[in-house]
Amino acid sequence: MKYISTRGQAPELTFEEAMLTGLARDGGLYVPAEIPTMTKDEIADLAGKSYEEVAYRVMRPFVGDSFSGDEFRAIIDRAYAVFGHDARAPLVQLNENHYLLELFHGPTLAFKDFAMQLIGQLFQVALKRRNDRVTIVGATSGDTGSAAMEAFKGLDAVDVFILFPDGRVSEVQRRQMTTPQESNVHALALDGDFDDCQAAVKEMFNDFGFRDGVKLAGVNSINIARVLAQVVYYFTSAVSLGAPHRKVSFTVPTGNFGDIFAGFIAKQMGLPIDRLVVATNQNDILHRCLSGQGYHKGETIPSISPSMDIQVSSNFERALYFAYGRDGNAVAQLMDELKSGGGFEVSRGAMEALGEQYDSGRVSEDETLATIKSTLASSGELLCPHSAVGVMVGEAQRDAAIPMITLATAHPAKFPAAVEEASGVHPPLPSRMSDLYERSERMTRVANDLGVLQSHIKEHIAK
Ligand SMILES: Cc1ncc(COP(=O)(O)O)c(C=O)c1O
Ligand SMILES: N[C@@H](CCOP(=O)(O)O)C(=O)O
Repeated sequence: MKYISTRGQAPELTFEEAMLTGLARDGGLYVPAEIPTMTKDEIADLAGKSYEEVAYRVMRPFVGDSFSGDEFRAIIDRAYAVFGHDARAPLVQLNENHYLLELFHGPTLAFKDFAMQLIGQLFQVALKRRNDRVTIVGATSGDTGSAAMEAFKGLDAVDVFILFPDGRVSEVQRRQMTTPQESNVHALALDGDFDDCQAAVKEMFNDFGFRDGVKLAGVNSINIARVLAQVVYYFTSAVSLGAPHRKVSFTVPTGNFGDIFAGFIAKQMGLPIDRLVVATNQNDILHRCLSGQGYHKGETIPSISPSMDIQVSSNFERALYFAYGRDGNAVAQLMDELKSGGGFEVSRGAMEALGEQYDSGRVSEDETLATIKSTLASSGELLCPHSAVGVMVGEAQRDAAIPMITLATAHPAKFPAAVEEASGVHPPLPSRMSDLYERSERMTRVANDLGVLQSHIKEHIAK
């Protein structure tokens, strides 16, 4: 299996190379050159299998020769052994035709653990084999950072630097990033918003002197391995509701478009997905774009679902690549317009292609609070604000005949203030984290200045 860049000007890579490379050297994102498909019988045969077995069967064609079958199986088993639920991604019913896919039973209580635990193990095996080490720099609006630190802390072949927007993540999210004491993980509180963090990471990748000097690697969803690991739970949940003999739809709380793009891949592989619905909070650039208003950056407005406070949604580039018929030049031009002018218009043909794949909806702050309250009353399920954004859109857009699965992307205990305001219930942290507020914090406040950031990283890489 080969991986190619969305901008068409970078070398083709294997799975392992693409995983260790992160951003393509032409500034684009790697995608599989061809998306493998599964037959109806192969999908039907996933029924009743463990999460680990489904992960193996779904991901194996993407991994190719990079890892042997036995090696890959062992990596998957180690990755998911740390999850706090036997099903890994249990499905619960909200009402007669609306289901919630709980993706928050991993070690940091967010869906990021599904991919991050896996790629932590994959990096470790690949780097050991190569006798190499890397510097991971990541941007987070709260959840990617803690998941990355948890997956990579203490590994001697990796230094991890996580940029998060100072004051714009929840206290639990911040403490998850600032309390690990392992010396190879570093929390950097940046004076800016998530888009500033993400732009800084991309600039570091595009500065080849720095990139090669520190052996830069990325674990944001610019890394295709992250996205592929997220394809698996679309299969486990759809099959448990009757796929491939029955269609299902998904609603996905969306920010950087990685999670919903994993759903697109699942659909291309043959999973009978009827609709993929993008749910945004008040930072609604994706909803506006998918509604035909072009892709134009606005101010990021802090919300009670802070992990989705994003304007430049990095994986949308992958969606555009497919919508423009895999035309790397067209994508490169749009990305240039985004960089120079803050936005672009999508061609009529590409809008039609996007419209065939994605629907969308937007949820206000008040609606998010009201959905937390009403869902608790009607189903007993306590939602985090991101999942509530998804549930409201999923409920509004579901079709009576086709089950709707909404992705619950984080545990309510990561956002206790908003959840308590909405429901009157204070969601407790799981017992293994109950001392989170007593642990001592370690972080560095940094200016939004590329030179300063690069110097800090170079100085703090383990020699
Ligand atoms: C809790 C939560 N929900 C939803 C999202 C949005 O996911 P994506 O960026 O893959 O669209 C994020 C951040 O990525 C998140 O942390
Ligand atoms: N919401 C994310 C933002 C980064 O997304 P990623 O999927 O590209 O890593 C977060 O919580 O950090």
